[in-house]
Amino acid sequence: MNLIEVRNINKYFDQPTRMQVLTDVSLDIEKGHFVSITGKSGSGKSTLLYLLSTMDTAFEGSIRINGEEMQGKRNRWLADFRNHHIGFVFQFHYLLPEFSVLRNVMLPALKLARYSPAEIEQRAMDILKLLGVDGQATKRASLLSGGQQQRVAIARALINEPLIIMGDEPTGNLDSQNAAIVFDLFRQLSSERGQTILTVTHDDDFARRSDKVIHLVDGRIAG
Ligand SMILES: Nc1ncnc2c1ncn2[C@@H]1O[C@H](COP(=O)(O)OP(=O)(O)OP(=O)(O)O)[C@@H](O)[C@H]1O
Repeated sequence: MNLIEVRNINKYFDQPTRMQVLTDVSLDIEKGHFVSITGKSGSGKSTLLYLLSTMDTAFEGSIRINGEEMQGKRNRWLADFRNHHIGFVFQFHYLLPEFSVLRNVMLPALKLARYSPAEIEQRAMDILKLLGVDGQATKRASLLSGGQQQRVAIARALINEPLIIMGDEPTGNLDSQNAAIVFDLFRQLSSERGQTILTVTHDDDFARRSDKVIHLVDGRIAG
């Protein structure tokens, strides 16, 4: 089953002058697949990811996620859709440094309020354990190493059990050992839990080992 179906996307930026950044992009992503978006700097990778994340609504074409058309939806509807279905991991983790690791992971779930705070805390601890950072739960986020902080950011992305985890260079700031831990975790989430992983990466090795590579050349899908 295709979880994401993109048809004939064109994307323009108007500043400083009108420029077409994505041209006639169509693609399918199956549920549970681990997909990498690759291409040279400026080829449109982040722009495409941002569109698929539903945060940028100015585009021509169609994006269907989990059977829902994103084109033309109101911002509030999209924000709700994201909170329920999409988890994000960026190159820089954007944790709240003054808050504990546990609190950082719990926050998106407290916002959604689908479970009680006690249940959310238990779930957050389970995910931190899965990522091997449960021993750091009560520490301030700023006291962890870069690799540990990135794992906490992934735990935060997982707390609402998203259908899709999206990453913009999620291993870009990590040494090879920590990058391998993150890669293995994504692999495990897709193969064992059926979560769909979509990441922009410059790392050829990372891309080669994913299920599918979407390669952009000057805003078009190559091949
Ligand atoms: N908000 C914006 N306004 C105007 N132009 C933009 C904007 N964001 C991106 N661009 C332009 O769109 C093109 C594609 O940018 P994008 O960031 O998607 O590329 P990328 O492949 O992710 O690059 P990198 O690997 O360097 O991050 C570039 O020419 C960039 O300058």
